[in-house]
Formats: sequence, structure tokens, C-alpha cells
Amino acid sequence: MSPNGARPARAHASVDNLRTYLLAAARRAPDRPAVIQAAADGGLETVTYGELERRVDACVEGLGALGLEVGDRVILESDTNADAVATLLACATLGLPFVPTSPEVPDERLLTIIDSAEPALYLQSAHGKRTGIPESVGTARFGPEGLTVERQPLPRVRRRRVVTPLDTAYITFTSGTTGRPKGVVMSHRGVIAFLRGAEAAELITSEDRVAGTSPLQFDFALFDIGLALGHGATLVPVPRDRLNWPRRFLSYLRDTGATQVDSVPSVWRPVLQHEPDMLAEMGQEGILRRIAFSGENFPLEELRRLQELLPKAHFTNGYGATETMAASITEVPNPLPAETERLSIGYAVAGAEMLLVGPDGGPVDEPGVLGEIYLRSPSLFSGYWNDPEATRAVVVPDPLNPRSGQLVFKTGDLASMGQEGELYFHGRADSQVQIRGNRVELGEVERRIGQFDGITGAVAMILPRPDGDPLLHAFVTCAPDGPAPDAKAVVAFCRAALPAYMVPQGVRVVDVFPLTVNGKVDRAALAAHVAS
Ligand SMILES: Nc1ncnc2c1ncn2[C@@H]1O[C@H](COS(=O)(=O)NC(=O)C[C@H](N)c2cccc(Br)c2)[C@@H](O)[C@H]1O
Repeated sequence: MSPNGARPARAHASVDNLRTYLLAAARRAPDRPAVIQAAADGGLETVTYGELERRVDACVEGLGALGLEVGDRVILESDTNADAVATLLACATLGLPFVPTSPEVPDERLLTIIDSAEPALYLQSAHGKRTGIPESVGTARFGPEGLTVERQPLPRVRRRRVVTPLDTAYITFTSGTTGRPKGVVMSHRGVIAFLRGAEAAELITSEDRVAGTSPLQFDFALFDIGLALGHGATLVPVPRDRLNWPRRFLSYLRDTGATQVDSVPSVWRPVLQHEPDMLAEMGQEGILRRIAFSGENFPLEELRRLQELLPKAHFTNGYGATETMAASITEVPNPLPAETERLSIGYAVAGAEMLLVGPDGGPVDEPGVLGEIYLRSPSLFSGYWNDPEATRAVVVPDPLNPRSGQLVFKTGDLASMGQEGELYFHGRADSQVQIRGNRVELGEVERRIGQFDGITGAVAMILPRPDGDPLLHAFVTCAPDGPAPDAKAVVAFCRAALPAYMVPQGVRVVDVFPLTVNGKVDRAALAAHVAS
């Protein structure tokens, strides 16, 4: 095929492309607010759908002039804001996979990602501070008026003429457990399939204002962008410095008129600890209509406290992995019934289905029996970047019809089924460990410890020992005004209700739980605590 040279490839308006899907509202209601964000002067600014589309096209013009080819990677480093959204939509328009990252990602991690992704271009905002981008990568800055190029990307041959739904929308690098980051390659078709499935959950209307709290490299941020813009609603990105101060966080939610807050569970921990009264006030006013969370189990004691303060809010448990964007969106009863000991992850979103598979590789049919979740979904990722072996390990033939060629995602998560076929999360398969031949359910240990008077949070983990059984260790946080719980008393408390092999050998009090860049409890950091 002859090189296409001059004209950059585009997506046909009638096929799935992130830009077409997320700017549909710009057609219908260009004056509606697309993003409400913190302005440079400390106030708030509103970017309408019409203005957002203008910024997208300004960025398309700048990118289009660089001679990049469909599939060339673009590193997009930014906090979540209107210009970052405009830039990622510009990349989508031209079939350039964006690799999202954020300013707080350390240099060496960014360089690892650059080494793996071999991007054509690195983009940061006008006031971004990153330096040291390798010479082989072009660099530019983005802003409301488009791009300012600092270093031209190396020239390439352009062969592609159109952008198809199977082309890559983004590659998000997750900190693979093996340490080497794995690039999850998501197609336009996959992302839009999940967002369309999520629409059936009817989480929001065009009147809602969705506060997003995740950094751009966490696909929860991309979900927030997709959910808000896909519904013609308003995205309210919460700046990092607001998140770290509960009072400022709540004020920001009030000032922006946020009606929904999307976050990992840990975002609520400092708010519950330091500003329960302010939250209760907002709860009474009923301004926060929905609290949506994802990423890890929401500790039930904390969730119950949050529900007490927000009695009128809906609560939604979003479960799933970046490899399929997510899997299920489940309404959590408010208040949670007293006897509930485990949150449901319900059923997969419309158009997808979760299946439990037993150790024998066959389907699990009985309620209550543990199995691994396999997900059948059109939002299945294209594969791990440059890692066909890792891909083959999790994209597997449909266990129910292996001859059909249909592929499903092997999640690595364990679950059991309720009477109506709804699923209950039981943790990662690779974190299931045996102690003296017995399978240890860490969630059960954490739940028991969480009931100890004065303890506000518990994380249990297995620490391997070179010689002999692994060590069951627990880390706890306690109420700031109470006495530090006595480790022996906590162990005795566990012994009274748990089988011996599930009683922690060590209990250590920590001020707060360390978090990963995506806001999940950083278990590796806790384990290092003990090793030190
Ligand atoms: N709700 C839960 N209860 C318990 N354990 C959860 C939940 N959600 C995940 N997990 C765990 O996190 C793993 C996956 O991590 S991930 O790839 O970083 N993705 C994520 O966390 C977020 C996920 N992509 C996502 C993104 C946007 C919207 C939604 Br809705 C969900 C899953 O395999 C689970 O082990």
C-alpha cells in the first residue's frame, strides 16, 4: 500500500471511536458544561462541550502536523482536567494510543514505561515540570489553544488511511506483581463496549456532576471521563491537593455542586476520621446523590460509618480489572443490613457475563462454592503490550465452549455465588494461601480484627518465611483519641472466634495505611515494615 503521506488517518463518524462517543453531547447541547475545574486563580472554571470540542480540534491540528502514524504511542502526563481530556480525545481522533500518566509518577517509572512503549511523543501541560525525556521521543506541551512543540518526533512512514474501532485507544501500565509494568492495550471498541454496558446501570443523568478522584494512569479516571461525557453530564476532576485535606475536599464538592463522587475506598478514610460533622451536614442536605467506589474491598465498618453520615445517598460497588475496564456495577443497600459480612459484586454489566470456574477447570454451579471468575465481555483488552505470553495466560478459550474460538478473561479473582447467581468477592487467587494446609481467608481475619473496640481498620497478610509455615500478620489503625490497642488482646480476640491457623501471629499498629499511586492499600509497603 502506498504511503499515505500528507493526510492523517481519521475515524469515520459512524464507527466507534472514543472521540465520537464522548463528544456526542457537543452535537446536542454544546452549551452544557462538560468539565468544571479549579481555575489558575483559585476559583472555578466551566468548559462547555462546544469549547471542549474546539480544544480537541486545536490539538488535532497540532498533532496532525507532526506526521505520526496510527498506532504511534503518545505519553500523556497530566492531572485530570479539561485540557487533558481534550488532548486524549485528539489522540483518539487520529488513532494515536495515549499512555496516561501523572506528575506524581516517579521519573524512573516513567522511563520504564517509555522504554517499553517506545512512544513517538511525550506531552505535558504548559506548566508541567518533567525533564529528562529521552532524545528518541518528541516532546510538546498542550493547552487550551493546542500544542507547543519543543522537539519534533522522528519522522515515520504513514500507511494507514482510517482509524478503526479495533485500533488502540489507550495503553495503561499497571504495576504488574512481577515488578515489570504490564501495558494493558485497550481498543476503542473495548472501552465503548464497557461504557455502553455501564449506561444500563443508569448511574447518572445529564444533570449530574461526577467528581473524579483518581490519577489519569488509573483507568478509574478514564471511566469517570467516559461516564460523565458519555451521558452529556459534567466531569468534576478533584485536584490532588484538595484530596489530601478532608475539609478542602468536602468544600470543593460543595462549591462545584458535585452530585456523585467516584473513588477508591481509601479516599473516604481521612474524611471519616477528621470531618464527620461536615460530611453529615452535606448528607442531610442530600447533595451527594451517589457514592461509587472501586479498586478494592471497602472495609465494611468504614462503609457503614459513611452510610450513617450519608443516609440519602446511593452506594455503588464497581468491580473489575483494567483488562476489561471493569466487570460489574452493583447497588449496595443503604444502610447495609447488619448481618451482611461481604459485599456483592452482583452480575456483570449489560452485554457481559461472569462465570465461576473450579480447580478442575469446569464451571461451579452450586451457591457458596469458591471458584475463579472468568469474564465474557466485549470490553476485553487487545492484550498486554509486547507480551503475548502474559496475554495468553489470561485471555483463554471459553471454558463452556472451548472449540468456539470465543475468548474470555481469566480474572485471577475468587468469588462464590449467592442463591440468585450474584457473586461475592473472596480475594485474589494468588493471595490465597495455605497455613498448615488450611486455606486462609484474609478478609475474614480483617473483619474479625475490625470488630475490636477502638480499631478503625485492619489489613491482614501472609509473610512468607524461608523455613516453615508463612507468618500471618495484621496491621491495624485505631481511633486517634483512643488508646492504642494491645496486640495480645487483639490476638486473644481473634482466637475467640477464628480457627487457630487464622489467628495472626503479629499485630502492629500503624498511623495510616500506606497507599499505591492509585490509592489502594500498599500491601508490599506494609510487608516491608515487618521486614525492616
Ligand atoms: N469492587 C471491588 N472489590 C474488591 N476488589 C476489587 C474491586 N474492584 C477491583 N478489585 C480488585 O482489583 C483488581 C483490578 O485492579 S485494577 O486492574 O487496578 N482495576 C481496578 O482496580 C479498577 C477497575 N479497572 C475499574 C475501573 C473503572 C471503573 C470500575 Br467500576 C472499575 C481486581 O482484579 C480485584 O482483585
